[in-house]
Amino acid sequence: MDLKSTNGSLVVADPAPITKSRLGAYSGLMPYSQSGQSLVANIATVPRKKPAKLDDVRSNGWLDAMISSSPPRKRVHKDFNAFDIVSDEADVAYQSWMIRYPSALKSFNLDHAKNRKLVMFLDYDGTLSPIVDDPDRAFMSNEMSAAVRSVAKHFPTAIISGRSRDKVYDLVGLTELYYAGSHGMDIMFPARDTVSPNHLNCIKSTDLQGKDVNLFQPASEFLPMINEVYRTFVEITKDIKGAKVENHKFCVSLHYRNVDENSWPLIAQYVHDILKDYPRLRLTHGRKVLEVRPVIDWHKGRAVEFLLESLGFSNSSDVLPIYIGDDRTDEDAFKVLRKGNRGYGILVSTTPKESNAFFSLRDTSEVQDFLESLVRRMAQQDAKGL
Ligand SMILES: O=P(O)(O)OC[C@H]1O[C@H](O[C@H]2O[C@H](CO)[C@@H](O)[C@H](O)[C@H]2O)[C@H](O)[C@@H](O)[C@@H]1O
Repeated sequence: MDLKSTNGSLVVADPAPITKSRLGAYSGLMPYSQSGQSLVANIATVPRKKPAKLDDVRSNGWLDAMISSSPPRKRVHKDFNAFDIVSDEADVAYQSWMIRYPSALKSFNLDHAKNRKLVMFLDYDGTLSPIVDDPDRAFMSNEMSAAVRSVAKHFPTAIISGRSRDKVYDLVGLTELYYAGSHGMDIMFPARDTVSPNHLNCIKSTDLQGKDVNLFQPASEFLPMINEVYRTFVEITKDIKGAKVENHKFCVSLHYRNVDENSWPLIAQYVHDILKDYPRLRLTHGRKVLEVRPVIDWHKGRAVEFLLESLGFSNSSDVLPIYIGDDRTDEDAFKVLRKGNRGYGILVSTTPKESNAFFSLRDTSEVQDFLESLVRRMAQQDAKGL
């Protein structure tokens, strides 16, 4: 993989092949060495001044990405006729977008599986729980929880989230699922499942119920660095009303959804300046959230491949993976499935967007309908003895 710097923002290009290093870890996953620099930049103790200029984030596109990162809320217009026209135009655009990304509710059927075992991958925020202002209150409805549980009875099912594995487990609370947190950089799976000898950074552990499990944490050496960045972010945002920082163990989230738009450039410039001191970290954009994570060749798509392998499904002719997700970080998983027609990505979106997904669903309630309909169709097949 090559790191290019455009106006100070890091761009990841062409992943290098993963080869085993003498240390036993895979060198393709290793941080990109910068001669003479320690892993932890040790700058947290230096007080940060307000950035003098906010030009970098305007010219490098961060600000535009921040603005467009989540669809705007529907506004109630006083002029109802004007509102109707706008909605009609939006509907037409959405309908023509759906020609390219047909609704999974209408267009996916079990014939797509053709005797292959279906494996379900689910993102959490915006997919199983609606987007809300407070990330600590992003709960799944009881109906959605029941739908996910039923799906997991029929198909191996995993949650792959940007949140820490513990947080997403607390929110979902279903023991029958596999969980991958920190955008796939923290995967827990049962000890009985295969661990490929390729994955040497797998360790044995126990889950909250005391069961033996395997843990795969390819970014474990970044823990101190991530903690340091988390503390720095908390410090710089303490006077910015509405900003919220979350420590997701192997990545940090800085939310600006509830911050006055006039302060967005300031937040972006702070993050931009801080990242200059951490060449081994990079920024990704989520829905009204800036996410900082290690520069390693690992993402939600790699986590999907890893879990398929651990489940014994490396042979793609046996299995049909489906991945449902709503944001940019899910595109890595969609890409992996699209490659070689391995499986199907389903994008959850109320607005048209370019995607590597194959199908679409409008919102979390359609996700629930889709999961319920899969279970119904499976039950019908079972009843017919197919
Ligand atoms: O990979 P995901 O499970 O989709 O997690 C991505 C981020 O989700 C959360 O933030 C988003 O949802 C919040 C609750 O609805 C919303 O307030 C926020 O604006 C969204 O960005 C989570 O808090 C982030 O840390 C995750 O990275």
